[in-house]
Amino acid sequence: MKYISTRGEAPVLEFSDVLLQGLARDGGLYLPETWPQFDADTIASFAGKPYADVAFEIIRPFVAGAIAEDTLKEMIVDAYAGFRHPAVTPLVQTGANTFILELFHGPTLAFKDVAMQLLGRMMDHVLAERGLRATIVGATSGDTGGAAIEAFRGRERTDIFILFPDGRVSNVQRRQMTTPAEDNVHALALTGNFDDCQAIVKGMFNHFAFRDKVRLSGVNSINWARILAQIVYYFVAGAALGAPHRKVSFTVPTGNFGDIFAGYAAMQMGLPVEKLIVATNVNDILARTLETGRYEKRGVTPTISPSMDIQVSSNFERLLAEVCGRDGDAVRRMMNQLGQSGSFTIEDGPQAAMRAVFGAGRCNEAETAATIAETYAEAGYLLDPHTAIGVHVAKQHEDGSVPMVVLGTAHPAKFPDAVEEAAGVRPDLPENLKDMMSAEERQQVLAAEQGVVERFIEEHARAVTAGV
Ligand SMILES: Cc1ncc(COP(=O)(O)O)c(C=O)c1O
Ligand SMILES: N[C@@H](CCOP(=O)(O)O)C(=O)O
Repeated sequence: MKYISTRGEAPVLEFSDVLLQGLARDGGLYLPETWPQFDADTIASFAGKPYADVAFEIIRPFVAGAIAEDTLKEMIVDAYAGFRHPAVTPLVQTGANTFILELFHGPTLAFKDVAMQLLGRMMDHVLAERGLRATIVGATSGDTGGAAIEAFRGRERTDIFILFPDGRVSNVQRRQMTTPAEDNVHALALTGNFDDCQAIVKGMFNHFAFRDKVRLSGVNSINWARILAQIVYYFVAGAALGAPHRKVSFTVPTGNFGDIFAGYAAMQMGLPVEKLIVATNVNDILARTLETGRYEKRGVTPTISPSMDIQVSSNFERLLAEVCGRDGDAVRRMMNQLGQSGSFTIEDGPQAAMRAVFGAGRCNEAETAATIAETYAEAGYLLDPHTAIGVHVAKQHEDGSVPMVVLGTAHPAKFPDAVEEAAGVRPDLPENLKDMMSAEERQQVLAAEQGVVERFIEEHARAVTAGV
């Protein structure tokens, strides 16, 4: 499988290079040249299979030639062995034809673990084969950081630097980043918002002298391998609910558009999906774009669903490339306009192509809290604020005839204050995570400036200080 950049000007790469590169060198994001196809019999055969078996089938064509099949299988089995539920991503029925796909049974209680546990193993493998070290960077609004640190802590070949907005993540999220004691872990609290952190990460990838000096790799969903691992659970849920003989809809709490883009990829690979619904909080740039065709940045408002407090949604570029027929010039024009004026307009054809697949809705703070309270009162099910946004928006789009799956993206115990305030019940952390709440914290507070972050990384990355 070969990979091409959304902006069409970066070298075409194989999987291992895409895995290590993160952002393409033309500023774009990598996409597979073609979508592997899964026929109806294959999709039907996924029902009831162990998660790791389905994951192997789905992931294999994307990494063909880069990682030996038996090694890949071992990595996948190992990645999911530590999840707290034997189904890895179980489906829970909460209404007549409504389901929650629980994606939070991994080590840090967020859907990010599903991809990150595999990504860490894949990167280690490729780096060991090449005899290299890498410097991993990531921007987080709360969950990516903890999941990435968990996946990379103590790994000999990588140092990990996670940028998060100081004071804008929950206590549990912050402690997941600041309490690991391994010296390859660096939690950087920046005096800005998530978009500032993400812009600095992209800026560092576009600063080639720095990028090459520290051997920069990325763990945000700009990295194709993140999306790849997330495609699996769409097939698992779809097959469990009757695909390919029955269509399924998915509502996805959305910020950086990575999780829902994985659903789009599943659809391109043959999964019969009726609709993919984007659910946003009041930071609703994606809902507005799908409604109006105009992508327009506004200020970020802090909410009780902090992981979705995002305006610049990096994977939306992958969708733009798809609906523009992989026209790199068109994508580059829109991204340049965004950089220059903070907005761009999508042409009618691509807009219509988006609306054929995606619906959208938003959920404000009061609605989020009310959904948590109602769902607990009616079904005895405690939602985290992000999943609650999905449940609220799903209700606007359900038609009863097609199963609606809401992606359960985080465990309520990651946001105990917001959940207790809404439902009157304080969700408890699993036993093995409780120590973290009294452990010593280690973080570096830095100005949200690319130069400041680069200097810190250069001083601490072993790819520089100990050679590559
Ligand atoms: C709990 C939670 N829900 C939803 C999202 C949004 O996912 P995505 O950025 O892939 O759209 C995030 C952050 O990414 C998250 O941490
Ligand atoms: N919501 C995310 C933001 C980063 O998203 P990613 O999927 O691109 O890593 C978070 O919790 O950090």
